[in-house]
Amino acid sequence: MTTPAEALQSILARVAPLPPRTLPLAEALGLAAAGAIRSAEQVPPFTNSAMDGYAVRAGDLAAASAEHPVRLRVLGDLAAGATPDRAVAAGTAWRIMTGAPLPEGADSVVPVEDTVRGADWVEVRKPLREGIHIRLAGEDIQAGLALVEAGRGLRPGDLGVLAAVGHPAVTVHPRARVAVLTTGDELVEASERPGPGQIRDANIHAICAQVAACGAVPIPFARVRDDRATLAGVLREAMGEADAILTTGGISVGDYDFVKAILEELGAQRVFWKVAQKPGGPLGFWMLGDKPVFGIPGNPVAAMLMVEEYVRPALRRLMGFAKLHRPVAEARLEGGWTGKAGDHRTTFLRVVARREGGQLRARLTGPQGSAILSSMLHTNALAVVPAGMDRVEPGGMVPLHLTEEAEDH
Ligand SMILES: Nc1nc2c(c(=O)[nH]1)N[C@H]1C(S)=C(S)[C@@H](COP(=O)(O)OP(=O)(O)OC[C@H]3O[C@@H](n4cnc5c(N)ncnc54)[C@H](O)[C@@H]3O)O[C@H]1N2
Ligand code: MOO
Repeated sequence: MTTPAEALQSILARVAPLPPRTLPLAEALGLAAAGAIRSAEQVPPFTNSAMDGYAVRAGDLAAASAEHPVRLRVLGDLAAGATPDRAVAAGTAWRIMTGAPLPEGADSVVPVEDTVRGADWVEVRKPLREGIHIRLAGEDIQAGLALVEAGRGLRPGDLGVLAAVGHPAVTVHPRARVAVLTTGDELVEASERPGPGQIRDANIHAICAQVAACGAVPIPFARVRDDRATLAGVLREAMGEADAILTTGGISVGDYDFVKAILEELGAQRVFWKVAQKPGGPLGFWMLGDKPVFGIPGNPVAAMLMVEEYVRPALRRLMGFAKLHRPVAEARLEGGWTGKAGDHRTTFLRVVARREGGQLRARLTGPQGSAILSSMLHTNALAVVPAGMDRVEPGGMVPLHLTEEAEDH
């Protein structure tokens, strides 16, 4: 049977980034840059004042002291946005505001609080270091500097820098549109009171939210009936609208588990069905042309874990991110864990991880059945127990996938 590593590899080998498009900065937050971006310009664009005060020649003030203040003649006022029409000559200064261009001849700025002022003069009572309180043209960003690498998710700071260097638009991979189908005659909307044998549809909310948390756009097709014609019709519609398709339920070996058969009737090519893991064993993956299709088991915990482990990296690749995976770590599993003897499946355990004295420690959220949805309230990591290991001693080390929303740029 396919191992989790093989499953992930065969998914990622088939998924390619969506064609890039150029979007205004205001629409680019969180999207991956399609190529490296270099600065075409320098920042700051001109040498300017870092303080409200007076633009001066430091040499004029070399002998200034409280007993012998140096008085300079003020040539005029420079607000930010103004440009000086005269140079600072010996014995003169410009009054200058933060951000205003430094006049020719000046090499330093005296902060206003270090001066005594008159209508057209200023007195300084101590010398100052040449070059102080000025920001040199290009001292922050040189033209040609590499700003953003390909595949980086754009953050607010990136957008500010791109604006500053004159990139009003940026070429990015678009958000993936992801059809999310939940299937099952037993399902009702969250707002409804379930009748006999019915349950509320948890997956449509959890999975659409996971898709949205990846930066993709979920297109919900909630509670598709366990009926071949209905399922085929909804899948056709989903295929027309989405870049990727997720179904939950109906993927196992039950009498009403039609998803596999219908997908293949519609032309989807099976890559694998069933993975040697618990939960999520019945996971299936198909390609329909260039669109990935995931058949995810219906148990809500299994469904969320499969989205976390397989769908999320695939959606990140579709959206062009260089970084596909969550951070990994190793932790001591307090209390240990006992599985089924001789089980040759990888086990994903929901755990709560915390840092203590520089070391990561984890404990199980509680019972680990795939129907224990309440575990998802508490988990911030998955412990991945390798196939063939059917117990972890108390305090034994386990690999962790840290699932809490972390920095994923
Ligand atoms: N004979 C076998 N039976 C089962 C096997 C197996 O290998 N042999 N595998 C079990 C495992 S593991 C899982 S997981 C499930 C997966 O089955 P399906 O994907 O076909 O899922 P369903 O049967 O449709 O539903 C399973 C379970 O989850 C509930 N469910 C489904 N959708 C939702 C939803 N949107 N929101 C909340 N809960 C949902 C559903 O009512 C069922 O209780 O198969 C096992 N059986
Ligand atoms: O593996 Mo099922 O996916 O246990 O819930």
